[in-house]
Amino acid sequence: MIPAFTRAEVRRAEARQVRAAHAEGDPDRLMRSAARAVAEEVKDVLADHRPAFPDGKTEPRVCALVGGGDNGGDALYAASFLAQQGVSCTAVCLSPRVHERARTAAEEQGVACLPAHALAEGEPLRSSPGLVEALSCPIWIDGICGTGLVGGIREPLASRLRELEGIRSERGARVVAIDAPSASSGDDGGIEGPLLKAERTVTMGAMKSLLALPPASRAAGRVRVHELGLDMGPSTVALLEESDAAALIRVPGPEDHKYTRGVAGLVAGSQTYPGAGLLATLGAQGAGPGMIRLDAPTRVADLVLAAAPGVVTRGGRIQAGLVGPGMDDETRQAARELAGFAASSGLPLIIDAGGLDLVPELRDKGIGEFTVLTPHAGEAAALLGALGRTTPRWWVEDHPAEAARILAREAGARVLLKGAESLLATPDSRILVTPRGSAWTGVAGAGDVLAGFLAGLAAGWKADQERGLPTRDFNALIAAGVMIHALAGAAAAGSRGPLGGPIGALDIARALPPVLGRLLAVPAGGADPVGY
Ligand SMILES: NC(=O)C1=CN([C@@H]2O[C@H](COP(=O)(O)OP(=O)(O)OC[C@H]3O[C@@H](n4cnc5c(N)ncnc54)[C@H](O)[C@@H]3O)[C@@H](O)[C@H]2O)[C@@H](O)CC1
Ligand SMILES: Nc1ncnc2c1ncn2[C@@H]1O[C@H](COP(=O)(O)OP(=O)(O)O)[C@@H](O)[C@H]1O
Repeated sequence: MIPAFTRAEVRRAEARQVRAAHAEGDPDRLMRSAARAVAEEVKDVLADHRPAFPDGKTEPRVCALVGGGDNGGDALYAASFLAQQGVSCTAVCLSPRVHERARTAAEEQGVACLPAHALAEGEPLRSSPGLVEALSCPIWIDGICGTGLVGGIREPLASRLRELEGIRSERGARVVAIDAPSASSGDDGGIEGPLLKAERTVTMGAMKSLLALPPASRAAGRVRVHELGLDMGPSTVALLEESDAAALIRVPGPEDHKYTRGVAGLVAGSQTYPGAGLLATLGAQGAGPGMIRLDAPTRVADLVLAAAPGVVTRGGRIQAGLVGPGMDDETRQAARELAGFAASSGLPLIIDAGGLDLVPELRDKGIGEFTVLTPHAGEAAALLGALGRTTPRWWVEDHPAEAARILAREAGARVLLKGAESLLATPDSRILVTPRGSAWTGVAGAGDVLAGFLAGLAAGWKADQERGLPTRDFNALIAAGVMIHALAGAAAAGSRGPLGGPIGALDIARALPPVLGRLLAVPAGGADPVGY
């Protein structure tokens, strides 16, 4: 797990080191350390840019974009270090006042500091030949603003940022952002106004939540944390890693049998949507429960049994439930009964798709401690409306972390908000982020496979709990399931070609067992997954 913190939390933790550096008479010590890490990252980008750049030139050239705060100071020191090592650097100053000592250090190494702020408002950056030359550098360092930004970006900086983003996307400049991409983004990852998109971000002290949560995380690119040895407390946001997922999968031992490995009970598929029953069942099977019980119309059951003859279509004891995939009016009552039973018995319950309609009544009766709702953005918006918090879909898409938190609080249940990056929010406002999957995964039925897979994992979890075995963190297990599903989608698409290729939901279901098997071989590492 990688814990991610708000900017205020990191700044508080940094304050002691900043004071110490000042007391030692070396106020820029942290800044130079940050700048060295940025220079290293730039050299890493340069290394895979040789021998020629898009502009046909062969010597490495870097442009540092410099704002008026410490973020700009970092950029100037980074430019000075790069220049010292023979990399040709130019600094474009967007503020009339930049960090003086850092500017001197850069100029001493031959870095020209161009006064872009001196252009009249409305006069484009491209009107100056010097700036055109500087911005033609294939690599940019973004030191315009970092964590010191207050409120929305004001003019004239906002217009300059828009211009820079236009030039970047037109010319394909590769941006290394310092601390965070220049943008006005909330700690929840929402972005207001213009931004400069980065390929990489070197962040100081600790992972910031805005670099972990979409959509801001998408503007940050690959993030590297430059450790400052800060003493951070617990975080409310954490990123799941492959090693966490690997550690959460239990391998059956000689004492196990079908009941010890968990029984998943599914109400999935209908006359209207028969395929959902098959996909959810194959998803569940991919998680390795001991047994799957399916309650579905004969047409669906026949389809499922032809592909998975081990599935049992008679009722009986279960350890986790799933309702919603392919639900229609005819299967609603069966879904309602299973959901009510699981919720009142303390069993894990996955509620997907059409089953989300049942949430308001379940909430009133008691939604259950281990219930997971799995909406995509549209379903989340509809459910928020049904719970009295009318919210348009676009807002959920623009503020997924905030939306997931509100929904989890309103419903009193865990919410897995699905998307390119899926977020698991708990009613106490914690969020687990799963890494981005392959966009080829976004096909009809992919969610049915995921819902089944989660039910399969949850059944095994509950079976362990009933036997008094050490408990695995339920939230982390669900997030691990999401990660494995995303990896399966990526593996299925990846088998089509180097850029992936079209897949169907069945391909994802088929890729689950080998992906899970491969993960088991990933060495455990990182922080303890329990209690992030
Ligand atoms: N605090 C620390 O311990 C360290 C901080 N470092 C760097 O310092 C950064 C923070 O520095 P600062 O606090 O100086 O802040 P920043 O440099 O992030 O931003 C402040 C600048 O943005 C301008 N600004 C603020 N709000 C604005 C708005 N709404 N519209 C337009 N302009 C706006 C300010 O006038 C100022 O020029 C970090 O992101 C990091 O890069 C590093 O030097 C390492 C150590
Ligand atoms: N752009 C994307 N990149 C990666 N994964 C995606 C993307 N879009 C959707 N997905 C994933 O595909 C699945 C789609 O689920 P869902 O929308 O419920 O589909 P359905 O209801 O048709 O089964 C989710 O697991 C989601 O995270």
